Amino acid sequence: MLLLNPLRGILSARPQVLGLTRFSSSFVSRMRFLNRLKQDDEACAAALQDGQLVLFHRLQPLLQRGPTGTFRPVTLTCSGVQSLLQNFGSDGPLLEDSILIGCSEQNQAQFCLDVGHLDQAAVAEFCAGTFIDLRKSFFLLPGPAAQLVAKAQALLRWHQTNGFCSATGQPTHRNRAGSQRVCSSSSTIYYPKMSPVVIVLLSDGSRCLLGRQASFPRGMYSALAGFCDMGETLEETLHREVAEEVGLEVQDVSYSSSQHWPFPHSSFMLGCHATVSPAHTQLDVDRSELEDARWFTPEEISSALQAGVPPRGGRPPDVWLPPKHAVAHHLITEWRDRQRHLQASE
Ligand SMILES: NC(=O)C1=CN([C@@H]2O[C@H](COP(=O)(O)OP(=O)(O)OC[C@H]3O[C@@H](n4cnc5c(N)ncnc54)[C@H](OP(=O)(O)O)[C@@H]3O)[C@@H](O)[C@H]2O)C=CC1
Ligand SMILES: [Mg+2]
Repeated sequence: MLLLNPLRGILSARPQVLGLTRFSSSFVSRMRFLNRLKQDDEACAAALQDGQLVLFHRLQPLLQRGPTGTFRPVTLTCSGVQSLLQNFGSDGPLLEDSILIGCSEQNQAQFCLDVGHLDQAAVAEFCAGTFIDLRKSFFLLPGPAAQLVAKAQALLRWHQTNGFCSATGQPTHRNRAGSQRVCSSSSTIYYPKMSPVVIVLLSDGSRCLLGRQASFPRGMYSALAGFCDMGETLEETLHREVAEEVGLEVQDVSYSSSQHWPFPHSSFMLGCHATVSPAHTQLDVDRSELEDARWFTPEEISSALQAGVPPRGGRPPDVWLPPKHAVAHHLITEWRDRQRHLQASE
């Protein structure tokens, strides 16, 4: 049975006073608050009572289109989720299954909860939202919301797949925040994992190198990427991946930026720029890894950036680039801007 006025009182519209010490709204106090919630189950339970919750259904986040047409995650209060669970007669995962994902600027703890045991369409209607696949959601949401939702989904997935200790086979139990799981037999502690990946935009001074895997959407080219092998440094991975994939030797390496990438399973992307000697740019592409790799001029990059991401269903342009949220996009625009600057100062 649905409540007549389902939204009343369940959407978290404004910050609430926490049942905990109130800190000033600074970055340091937020980080200390979050750290305390990870270590102190009672404090975490109290913060949940005053917290904001983002709902998922079988790992799909619940989104809502705002008045300006942009999407945002639906944020519920604790009592709102309680009434939702009661309304649906839920005997599955309860509020205590919520996982801590962050802290708002007003020091309000943020949690996520997967209600995959409830009827998806009915919950969506109750909350005036839509459950949307993470791949779609990630690119519909503005940057910070996309990263928060990706983090939440990664944590939910990790808990759903780490219910047993890989050494003893016994059940593991989570702390209240969901920042770790402990084996009930050996007390071994497990933490959520990311796989480190190095992604590099290679330049020969006037062109940059992009490649595509056969599995990429048609026409999409990206910077070269590869998982770190055990024991490798960032630089060693970068040199090895470039040698393996396109048969080149790299000279200078510089770090640019990083990101958590949720697809397919939580990679930690370390974005770099690197150069090769203009005298040694002949590619020897490993076709088992890449369908194609090519050098692109700044002009070709600028027009590919202008073309944007092709609409679904339409015929894609011959070359298009990863969308704004991807670190590959950031590396490519950084390189293009640097080339423009160099050309202007010549
Ligand atoms: N955010 C961004 O801008 C971008 C992100 N990416 C991401 O970077 C990641 C890595 O790029 P990719 O070129 O595919 O990597 P690699 O070149 O390393 O090739 C992937 C292959 O490496 C093997 N592998 C080794 N370690 C792992 C691991 N920990 N997890 C999964 N596979 C592993 C697998 O081979 P096998 O199956 O044979 O064992 C896999 O098929 C991808 O997940 C991709 O989504 C890529 C480009 C842009
Ligand atoms: Mg690769």
